[in-house]
Parts: sequence; C-alpha cells; structure tokens
Amino acid sequence: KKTSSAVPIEWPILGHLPGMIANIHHFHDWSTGFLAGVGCNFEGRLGWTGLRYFITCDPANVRHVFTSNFANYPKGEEFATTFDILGGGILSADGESWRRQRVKVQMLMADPRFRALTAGCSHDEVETSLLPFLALAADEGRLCDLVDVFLRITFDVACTLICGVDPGCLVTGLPVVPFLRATDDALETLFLRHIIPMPCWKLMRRLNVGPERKMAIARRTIDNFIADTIAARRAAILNEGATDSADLLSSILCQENNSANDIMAGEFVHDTTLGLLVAGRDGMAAALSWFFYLVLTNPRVEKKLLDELSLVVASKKDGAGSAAVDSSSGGMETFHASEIKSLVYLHAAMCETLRLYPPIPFEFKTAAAADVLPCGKVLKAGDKVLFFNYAMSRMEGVWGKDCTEFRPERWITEEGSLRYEPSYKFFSFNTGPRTCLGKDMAFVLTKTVAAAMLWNFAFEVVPGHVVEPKLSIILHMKNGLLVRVRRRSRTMSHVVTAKT
Ligand code: HEM
Repeated sequence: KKTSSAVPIEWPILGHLPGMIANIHHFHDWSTGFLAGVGCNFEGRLGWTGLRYFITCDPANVRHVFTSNFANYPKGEEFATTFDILGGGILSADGESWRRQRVKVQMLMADPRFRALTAGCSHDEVETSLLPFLALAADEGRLCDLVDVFLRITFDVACTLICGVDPGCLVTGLPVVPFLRATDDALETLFLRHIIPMPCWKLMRRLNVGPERKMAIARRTIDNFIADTIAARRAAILNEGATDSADLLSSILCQENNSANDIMAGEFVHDTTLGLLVAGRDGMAAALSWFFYLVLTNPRVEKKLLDELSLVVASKKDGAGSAAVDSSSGGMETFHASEIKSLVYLHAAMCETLRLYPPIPFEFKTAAAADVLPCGKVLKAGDKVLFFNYAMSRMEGVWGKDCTEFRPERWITEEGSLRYEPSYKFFSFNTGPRTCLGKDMAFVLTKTVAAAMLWNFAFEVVPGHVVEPKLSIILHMKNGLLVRVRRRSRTMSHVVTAKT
C-alpha cells in the first residue's frame, strides 16, 4: 500500500520495514521528508510483528503528551526494556521512583555550590586542557577532529561535576578511553533496538551476536567504570570523613551515609550516576559539534559572534589592562560564565544549533489508557508514539519558510533581547514535568567552550570532509568534524575598533 507519494510503501508481511532499512543511512532526513508530505503525522507498521508506531512532529501533540496529559504517558515497560542499560535510574524510571529521584537530583543541581563548581570547572578545563591542546595542534599544523575533542572535554567536565574525578582525557596523545568507546557502541545499539523488532534483538542478545554482542561488551565496560568510580569516592569519603566537594556523587553519598533507606542507596546510586553521565556528556558534545559545523560554514554568523566577544574583551581590557589576559592560558583569552551570560547572539546561535540538530533527535512514549491526540489520532492503551524532534525543526508550519536555515536572529527580538519559544516547539530539552535538569549546566559549558575557541583560533573544515548524522539515539556526527586549526592573530586595535 502507498497512501500518498510522500510515504513509504507498506508491504505485505514486512510493513514499512523495507523502506526504513533502505533509507537507514539518512534516516532523519528521510523521515523529515515524509512527515512534511503528510502534515506531521504518520502511522508506521512493522508487518507480521504487529508493531505499530504513531510518528508525529506536531507541537500540539507534544504539548498534550508531555504536559497536559503527562500522567497517561509514562516511559513504560518497553522503554525500560529497550534502555535496560540505564537500570532504574532517573532517565528510565516512572511513577513514584522517578518523582523522588527527580526531586533529589533537582535539589542537588540547584545548590549554589554545584552551580559555582559548574562555572569554575568549565572555565578551568578550557584554560588548562582545551586551549593548550588546540594551540599545539595549530603550531604543529595537525588536523583535528573536533568531535573527538568535544567528547573528551565534555567527559572530563561531566565526570568532575558528577563524580568528582577528572579523567584528563584531553591531553597530548589523546589516550584511548574505554568508557567513551563503550558509550558510543551502546548508543548505536540502542538506536537499532528501535528498528529491529524486539523479539529479534532479544534473540540476538541471548545468542550474543550482532550489535547485541557489542552491547554486552560495552555494558561491562560502562558498569565497571561506574562501579569503580563510586567505590573510590565512597572510600575517600569514609577515609576523609565529610567532604566539601560539591560534585553530585559526593553529595549523594554523604546523604546516603545519613539515611539507610535513602532512595539513592545501592543500585540507584549506580543508575543515577550513569544516567547523568550519559544525559550530560553526550548531549553537550553533540551540541558543540553541530554548533562549530554550522558556524564554520556560515562566516556571517562567525563574524557576528566575534564582534560580540570583542565587546567583552574590550571591556575587560578597559577594566584591568593587560592583566585580564590570563598568563596560565599562554596569553589566550578565556571567558567566565558571568561574562558569557550577557552574550545574546552567542546564546541565540546555540539555541539555533539545538533547534536544527537536537542532540536527542526523537523521543518515545506509550499510552497507558486510550486517548485522542490533538491531531485527531485515536490511541488505544499500549499504543506507542514516537516524537521526531529533528523533523519538527524542519517543518515550515512550525518554524516558518526559512526553517532549514541556520539563522540565530530568529531567537532575538527587535529590542535585542532573547525571544522566548515554548518548549513544546523548541523541544530539544524536552518539555513538561520531565524537562531536562541539566539545561543551565549545558549552556554554561557549551558557551564557555565555544567563546574561547572562536576567539583564540580560526578553524577551517577540511575540504571534502563529509558531515552527516550517525545512527545513534544521540545525534553525533558519523565521520567526526575534521578541521585545520590556526591561531588568530589579533591586535588590540581590532578589539577597540569592534567596541567603538
Ligand atoms: C545540550 C545538552 C543537553 C540536552 C540537549 C539534553 C536534553 C535532554 C532531554 C531531551 C531529556 C529528556 C530525555 C527523556 O525523557 O528520555 C533530558 C533529560 C534529562 N537531562 Fe538533559 N540534556 C542535556 C544536558 C544535560 C546535562 C548536562 C545534564 C546534567 C547532568 C542533564 C540531565 C538530565 C536529566 C537528569 C534528565 C532526566 C529528567 C527526567 O526524566 O525527569 N542533561 N535531557
């Protein structure tokens, strides 16, 4: 069957599966194409398996499911089975367990000490690891894969903030980091679990073959890393007594010592730590990768970003003379969270990146009871709904005729302040009661990194390098982002001119 020219053919026995498999190499763009053709909503059927997915990128449906009728759309058992690697942690939990974990994590992340640690750690990693690494690459004329660089720095920052240890992945020689490799393999397999019918991937898991074999190895590596990290932190706290470290794991463990029945006890500590690391690190690394790809291929935007940074640098020089340039970063400029807060164009460019390339490109929900979506679709209990966030950014009806263009200006009002967009439309950090808890942390780190890199270095994407999304539940880049780096030569007069 083919109900319109835009949609894939529905085959006897196999349903829409052949179309999905044939287009898997450009899955996001392919699905965007047919969703645009059918007005944002489509029912995908996987033939003999009996599986049906209602696929939507309609903001009204998003608002209904994630906010107005939130209670009817738990993550569900299928989510927990597919994402078994997350255990019972906050990302996969439902009901009372989720609510209690969320209150706890929210409280820890709102702590002023944790916020100060986020700002300080992001700045310090940029100054002591990232800038020296790029300076060496520039001086040696080496090509650099920015995706690898971002995966490493976000892992270092996320580990410091969440677990209280800095693994130091961004050093000369770029050591092999088994955890990074393992999460990459796990995320890819999780994507395939959305396409391969559950009985098939479960059989592969039992036989330990195909992607499930990779998953089993990845899982062991990840679990061992988390278990070792927690054990080391617990031992340190027992030896040293109460710690004044503001990282999340230390805070959780200190409280755990005071309350035997704590929700965070035992495997919850493991699952929460893992969930936060995965949620935190990968999202930020993907955001930075696409930000640089978009900025480097849009010189107009790059110039506007540099002009904006120039004003900050000029005011620093006015205030503190040459002392404003920190000697520990080899004369290179770094920006503190407090300075970056006022940069409207940088924030707009980051939002525009997250709109076009949402790090979590689709979300999945199951209806607990029958319901009718705002688009008119009738759902029975147990029906599955997939929300295609990547496609929603590319719908003219949602973002206008220029929806596919990278235009940070769409986020800025005529008065020059940031424009508010409702989160059921700008869905990159989720919406409703399960909104991302790390949004502020993500903006602080990504903007601190982006500002320092753009100001101190010029990057050129290596001609011919193909940039495309990877098949994963996180929108990473398949082939990395290969660039040539060079130091920016800039005189004080440039800075002052930009100011005036
Ligand atoms: C650009 C970076 C980030 C993006 C795009 C992002 C996006 C998201 C999205 C879409 C969800 C919903 C996932 C789902 O329901 O399946 C989510 C949840 C969550 N995020 Fe983030 N995130 C980012 C960074 C972070 C950071 C740095 C942290 C902090 C460690 C964090 C912590 C969380 C937590 C705890 C949840 C679970 C909320 C809940 O279920 O109640 N995220 N995030």
